[in-house]
Formats: sequence, structure tokens, C-alpha cells
Amino acid sequence: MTRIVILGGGPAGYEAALVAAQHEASVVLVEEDSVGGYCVAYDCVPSKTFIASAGVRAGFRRNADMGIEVEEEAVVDLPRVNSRVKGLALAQSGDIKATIQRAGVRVIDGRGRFRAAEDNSATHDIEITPSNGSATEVVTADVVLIATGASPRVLPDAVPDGKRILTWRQLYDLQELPEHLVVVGSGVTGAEFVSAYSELGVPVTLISSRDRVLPHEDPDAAATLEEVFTERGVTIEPRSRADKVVASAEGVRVTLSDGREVTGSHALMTVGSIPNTGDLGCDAVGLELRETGHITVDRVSRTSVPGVYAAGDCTGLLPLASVAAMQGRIAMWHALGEGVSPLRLKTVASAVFTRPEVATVGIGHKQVESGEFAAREVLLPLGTNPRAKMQGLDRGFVKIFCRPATGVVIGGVIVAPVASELVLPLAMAVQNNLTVDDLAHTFSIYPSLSGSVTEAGRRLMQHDDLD
Ligand SMILES: Cc1cc2nc3c(=O)[nH]c(=O)nc-3n(C[C@H](O)[C@H](O)[C@H](O)COP(=O)(O)OP(=O)(O)OC[C@H]3O[C@@H](n4cnc5c(N)ncnc54)[C@H](O)[C@@H]3O)c2cc1C
Ligand SMILES: NC(=O)c1ccc[n+]([C@@H]2O[C@H](COP(=O)([O-])OP(=O)(O)OC[C@H]3O[C@@H](n4cnc5c(N)ncnc54)[C@H](O)[C@@H]3O)[C@@H](O)[C@H]2O)c1
Repeated sequence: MTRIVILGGGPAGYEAALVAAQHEASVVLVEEDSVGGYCVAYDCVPSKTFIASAGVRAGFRRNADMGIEVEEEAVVDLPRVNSRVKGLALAQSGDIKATIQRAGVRVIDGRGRFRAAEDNSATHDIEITPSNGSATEVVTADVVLIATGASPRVLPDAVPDGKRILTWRQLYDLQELPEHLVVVGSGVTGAEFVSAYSELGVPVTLISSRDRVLPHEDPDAAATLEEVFTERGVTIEPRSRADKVVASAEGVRVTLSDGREVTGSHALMTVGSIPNTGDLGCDAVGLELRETGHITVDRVSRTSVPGVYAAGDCTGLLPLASVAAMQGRIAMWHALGEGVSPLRLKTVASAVFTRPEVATVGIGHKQVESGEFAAREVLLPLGTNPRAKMQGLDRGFVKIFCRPATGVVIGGVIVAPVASELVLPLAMAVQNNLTVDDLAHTFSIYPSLSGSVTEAGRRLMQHDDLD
């Protein structure tokens, strides 16, 4: 029986554990905080739960346009919002732990690291320091999966104090909404919190080191979001790098690299993450880390050391829960001798949970513009969609990229309130080499937002048969 030790119980670790247990390996999962990982405890799950509450308040604000007056302002009870966020995360962690234990995985609450190996040893020894203070345990493994995730990057002159200067993981301890939130960093995390807090009625200033919010996303999508943010009263400071953040009893003072200062009641630092690989004893097994601290892996999650795999945010490949989970499963299939398809990042779908949401899949604007991929494209504004009109939605679009000759769908972008749900037909098209004709001939519901996906397909159909 193959002995497997998994370090870290996030999506990469727990999905790997389920696969390995299903294949009758002996599996030990070591998790020092909570099963489900940072994903469930502090990052993905809490942020999306918080955003769901913000969305309820936003719904109230839109009622007047729909002819429904709500007499009183919707009141945000932040402690209740936060307690729902934490309760849901705790319950989900419990569910996952129970599921993997039922599958036969041994879960150890503790911190794991490599122990120096004897030369030419085919196995690896993992030293585990239990969280409850009991004696260190050493477990020998034929295969080790490193799935230790990443943690918020801290700027040396802007160290979070958990009160005024906050990482996204500390937001759920606030008792009251900030009077004025300064968000530093305009990546996906920053954009999602700018959206949620502005929906909750909090004045927000966004310090963006780039020309625009969401520098890695589709430019039309980013422009739509900037318009929405500005309309909601968000102040955006483009091309502004925060050098320093100082907290006082009154609030925070953010010093930008050009000397300007921005003040607020709280600062939320969303300036990226660093991998949790520094204290794993990687050198004990000869595993070299990249300069960023990430672990290099191939498309079946192998590291440079035989018997050691890595998956998820610690590899820095594409920091998404869905990708982490797939990397973890692939690692176990490969290690246990199953037939396995290497990871295909070009088919990954992702969403930014702002309001409206931005969902993307496959090849995007940057790769088409640079000439890396030849494509025809269409952008269909949501304002033309009957269901959108009924729901009072005037923002958003469906964009599709297809191969010029064959019409095979290679990418898409949707900006809409439920873009994260609407993107699935495009993801299926990209994954399965479907064409715009396939989309065009698919029945969509009338009226529905997804009607814009099939309509965009029709707009890209070629009317000659010479291709
Ligand atoms: C604010 C925010 C929102 C996000 N929203 C989304 C989203 O909507 N959708 C999406 O797909 N992705 C989202 N992500 C990304 C997603 O959270 C990560 O990609 C995902 O958590 C990566 O999973 P992982 O398994 O690599 O590790 P993690 O979830 O980071 O878990 C790693 C675990 O390893 C444990 N660990 C670390 N070192 C050790 C050790 N030595 N021994 C034992 N245990 C250890 C940690 O305690 C932790 O529990 C979001 C990220 C952030 C920051
Ligand atoms: N909905 C989702 O799926 C979701 C949500 C959040 C995060 N994520 C994942 O996490 C990854 C990381 O996202 P992120 O937003 O946390 O980090 P990021 O690294 O993508 O963005 C951080 C931003 O902060 C800026 N920055 C850095 N230092 C700065 C400074 N001193 N002043 C001002 N700006 C500064 C950077 O230029 C960058 O644009 C994403 O790529 C995504 O894969 C996913």
C-alpha cells in the first residue's frame, strides 16, 4: 500500500486526499490550522459569503428603479454579518474534515516539515509537531504532496495591526463598518472588497499601482468596473504605489511613493500573497525554491525531487481553488499510476465576484492582441438582452473569441450580475472544442441572460462556406 503524506488541508490537499483514499493508499493529511485550508477559513469562502450579504443590501438600493419603494434605509448589522461568515466557514471546514475521515484519511492537527533524508533513500520522513503540544511524530512516506498555500504579503512599512491596518483575513473581526476604507492594491482581492464595501455604503478609496483596476483582466471588463465604482462614489488613485501606512487613534495615513498622502479610518492591504514554503525543510530533500518562494512543478504536479509533488498556491501556477484542487487530484492519480491528463491552464474559468461579476475562460484579449492567438471576436452588450431590460440591468456584456476559420470557441468574457454562473456554456465550449455554430444552434430560454451567449455565437457565424 502506497504511503502518502499531504502537508496542508486546503483544496489542493483535501481533494488529493480523497483521490488517494479512493485508490486505497494509506493517507495522512497534516493541517496546522483548519481542514479546508485558508481557502475555507479566511480567503475564498468568507469573502464570497460577505459579498452575498453586501449583495442583499445592494438589492434594496435598486428597488426604487423597479418601482418598489423601501421606506427605511437597510441597516447593516456587521457583527451578525461576520458571525454568519465565520459560522459558515467553520461548518464547511467540519464537513470537509468529516468527509475525508470517512474516506479513511488520517488527519493530524499539526505542522509538518521534511526531516533530513539519508542519501539515496526512496522514502521521505515528515516530522509533525502536533498543535496540542504533544510529542513530535515522524511519519515515513513513499509520496509527499506539499499543499501549504500562501499568506498575505506584508509591506515593511505597512504592517497590519488587525485594528486599523488590516489584511483581508482580519476584516471579519471588525465590530463596525469603517467610516472610510482605503484599499491598497487593485488586483482581484482588492476589487472584490472595494465592490462589497461600497455596496455596503462605506466610502472607499482605492490605491491602484497600475493604470486601471484588475490589470490582468479583460480591458472592457475592467473599464466597466471602474465606471461602476466611480458611480458608487469610490475614489480611484491610479498609478499610485503605497509606500507606508501609519495608524493612529483617529485613523490611517497612507503615504504614496510620489509623496501624496491619503487618509481614511482603516486600510485594507491587498498587495498579493507569498507562498508558505519557507519553513518546510525543503533543503533537507534537495528541493530548491524559486526566488519568489514558489515550488516549480510540471503539468502532473511533480517537483524536481522524486516522490515529492506540490499543488495549489505554493506553486504559484494560477492561484485559484479550482486549479489547486485539480493539481492535487492530478498529483495523486500520477503518483498512484492512474492514467492522467496533464493540467491545461488555457481552459480554466475564473470569476471576479464584484457587482457586476466578471467571468473569463480560455484565451483573452491580451493573447489575441499580441498575436499569440489569431481570433475573431464579438462583444454583445447586455443592454440588448430582453431579460436584462426587465431586470433593469444596463451594464455588462458577453464577449467571445473564436478561431478565424473554424469558429472553434477559444475564449470568452462575461460581465453580468451572475457571470460566474453564465460562463459555464463558454467553459464547456472551450474545453470541448465546440464552435460558435454549436452555440448558435443551442436553444436558450426566452427571456434569459444566457440568451446573450447563444446570440453572441450567432453574431460570429460565418455566412460563407469557403473557410
Ligand atoms: C480573498 C481571496 C478570495 C479568493 N476567492 C477565490 C474564489 O472565489 N475562487 C477561487 O477559485 N479562488 C479564490 N481564491 C484563491 C483560493 O483561495 C486559493 O487559490 C486556494 O485557497 C489555494 O488552495 P491551497 O490548497 O493551495 O491552499 P490553502 O487554501 O491556502 O491552504 C493551505 C493550508 O496549508 C496549511 N499549512 C501550511 N503550512 C503547513 C505545514 N507546514 N503543515 C501543515 N499544514 C500547513 C495551512 O494551515 C492552510 O490551511 C481567493 C483568494 C483570496 C486571497
Ligand atoms: N474570485 C477569485 O477567484 C479570487 C479572488 C481573490 C483572489 N484570487 C486569486 O488570488 C490571486 C491574487 O490576487 P490578489 O488580488 O490578492 O493579488 P495580486 O498580486 O493579483 O494583486 C495585488 C495588486 O497589488 C498591487 N500592489 C502591490 N504593491 C502595492 C503597493 N505598495 N501599492 C499599491 N498597489 C500595490 C500590485 O500591483 C497588484 O496589482 C488572483 O490572481 C486570483 O487568482 C481569486
